[in-house]
Amino acid sequence: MAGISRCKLFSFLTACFPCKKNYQVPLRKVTLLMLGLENAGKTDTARVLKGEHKGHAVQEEVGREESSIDVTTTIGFSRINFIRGNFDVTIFDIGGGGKGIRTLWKYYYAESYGLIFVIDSSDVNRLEESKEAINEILKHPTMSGKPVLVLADKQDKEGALSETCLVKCLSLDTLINEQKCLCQLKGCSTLLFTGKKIDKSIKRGIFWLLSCIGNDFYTLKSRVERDTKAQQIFEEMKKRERAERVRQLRREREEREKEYATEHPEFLRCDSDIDLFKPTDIVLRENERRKQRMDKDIDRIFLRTHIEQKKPDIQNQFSNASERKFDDSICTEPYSVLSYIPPTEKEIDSVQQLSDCEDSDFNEKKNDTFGVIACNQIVPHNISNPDLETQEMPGPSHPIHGFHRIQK
Ligand SMILES: Nc1nc2c(ncn2[C@@H]2O[C@H](COP(=O)(O)OP(=O)(O)OP(=O)(O)O)[C@@H](O)[C@H]2O)c(=O)[nH]1
Ligand SMILES: [Mg+2]
Repeated sequence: MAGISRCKLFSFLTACFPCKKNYQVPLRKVTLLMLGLENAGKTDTARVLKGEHKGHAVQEEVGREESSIDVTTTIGFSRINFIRGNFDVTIFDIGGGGKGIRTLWKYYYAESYGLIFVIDSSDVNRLEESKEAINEILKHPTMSGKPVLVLADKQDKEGALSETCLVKCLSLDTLINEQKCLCQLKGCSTLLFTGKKIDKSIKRGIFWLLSCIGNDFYTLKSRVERDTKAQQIFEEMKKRERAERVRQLRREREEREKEYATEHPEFLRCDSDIDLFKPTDIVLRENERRKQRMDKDIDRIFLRTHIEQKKPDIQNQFSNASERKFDDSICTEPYSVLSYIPPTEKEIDSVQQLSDCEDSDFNEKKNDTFGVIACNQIVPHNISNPDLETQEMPGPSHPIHGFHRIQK
């Protein structure tokens, strides 16, 4: 009987006092933003918070102008995690390098529960810039009203401003009254402590920030969730718009390519000829040859464009000598080839014919008022200008002015 009552008593007691583990409050996941100008000391502070302290090496660095061990400027962001009390804390340490990078800060506002703003309290020249930066952050709709901890870092350095002075310089009182947010400024240094100890000001500052968040946790949580969702939807929308734009451009390009391929089937042949497993030197030689062919074609196109613009039918011109006349402006007027259109057989023939004519009939035709066209060169003759008649023909290597080659 006594045994039964003892057993009952035990189950009664275990029901009343379950093991300690069951009593523990679940960890509250919070995200904090660590912002500030470049070189303010954010990454260093984040490391201290995580317990990745630089140890004894730090002692050696104290007193130097700048500690440079193992700290480089943050490109993008770094993320640290640690547990403090019943908070599972994630800190986004985002690089402050330049105004360009600072425009990316706003993408992190929505998911943060609070802000840690780090300033270099010894860099008096950049206080105004820091003030502008913190103003801009706290005025953002997704950030206003959230608790802010300002860490005035590098207090170990000579000439570092005091907490009171910094509150004044940054006009923090005005700002926090405007934005109705809780704010605390703590002077600190990441170099003052070694081992597992961290600067008490940093420790107290974080404790204060987390307790502010804890006091208003559920309101902040629902705000963060709502803002994050809205941001996700917005970003998703922008992503879809971008994808649609890319698809549209691709469709247009494919249509253009199809049109071109139906008009010029010989270009399709080029691609299908490529053997991916050929030795590199052969491929390079082939490419060189292809390029030369292309150059020749472009030269012909140039002639064709010219012929189309100035003499629509060269053969007719040749058959009707009285109409053979080029403008003097041909030589000087710049014109361009807008797209690569391989010449037709007929055009090549006509150009060939024209070159032949140049060779054979040049002397006879010299007295007529038309130009001689050779590859890459146009030479005008004007019978009315006796000076030109006596002028020597420029050599075939003389380049044509105003010719824009458009490479495929
Ligand atoms: N003397 C002194 N130097 C510090 C302190 N905290 C950081 N530094 C040094 O300041 C320099 C910049 O520190 P970072 O932590 O990289 O600065 P940051 O704000 O992360 O800079 P970005 O990543 O460019 O935005 C480093 O050389 C640090 O060692 C400090 O409390 N005292
Ligand atoms: Mg950094």
